[in-house]
Amino acid sequence: MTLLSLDDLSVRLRARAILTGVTLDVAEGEFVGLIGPNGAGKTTLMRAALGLLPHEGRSSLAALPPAARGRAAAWMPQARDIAWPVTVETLVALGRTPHLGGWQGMGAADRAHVDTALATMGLEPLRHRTATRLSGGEQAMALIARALAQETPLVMADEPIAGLDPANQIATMQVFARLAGEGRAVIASLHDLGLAARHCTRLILLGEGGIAADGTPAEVLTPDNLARIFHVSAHYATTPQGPVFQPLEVIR
Ligand SMILES: Nc1ncnc2c1ncn2[C@@H]1O[C@H](COP(=O)(O)OP(=O)(O)OP(=O)(O)O)[C@@H](O)[C@H]1O
Repeated sequence: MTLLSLDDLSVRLRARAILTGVTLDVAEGEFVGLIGPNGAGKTTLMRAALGLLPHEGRSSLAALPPAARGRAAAWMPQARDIAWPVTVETLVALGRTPHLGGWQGMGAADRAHVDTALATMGLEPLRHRTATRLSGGEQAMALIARALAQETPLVMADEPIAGLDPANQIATMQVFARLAGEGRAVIASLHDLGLAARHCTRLILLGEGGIAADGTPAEVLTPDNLARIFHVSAHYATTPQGPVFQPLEVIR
């Protein structure tokens, strides 16, 4: 089943064309890594798809009423802004908001989803800590847990593993891969192409104002694409432990 469909999506910001004619479908079971150089339009694409930015063309998510959108997709923005000094548990519980009607409080099922999200991200020891007093990486993990607690078919995350230590980066990529394996879908913008190659089922490379490549990691991380869009050379090997990718030199 298709969870996100973009048809000829274009975004202009301050009269500048940022993205032109993006058409893609994301289906359940996919863990999509959205990759591309700084300024390529990864954040812009996700925000437009969510209906958070004016755009031309069609996004199936943006077309939904706000409440339905909140039940269809969870969003972890790049800015790790936690506005209030609430506990981690309360922050994660905010992910249940789209499922609560009016002034209705959380029920046992909602609390169970919060517990699961905290456990999935290894946050039980931090459960009663004040979220604004956590480290940057801990705050990122709490915001991922909030997105997980939303229990949506699609999770969209903007650089979710930036600032996490290696173990937390790998664990978070495994959480996303598992969600996809369970029949949901994840779209995450990523700068770590090595982790993207190892964990994503599909990479969408943005460059030159649109989709420069779309396919499996091996199909997308070709020497030609890396030179043309990222201006780097790289080593890519398939090993018994999975693909290993290492950028090597800048190509000018
Ligand atoms: N509000 C805005 N007004 C004008 N231009 C903007 C605005 N927001 C972003 N841009 C421009 O749009 C382009 C794409 O930005 P975007 O944040 O989508 O890139 P990105 O691929 O997510 O980059 P990064 O990897 O650095 O996070 C950039 O050139 C940026 O300067």
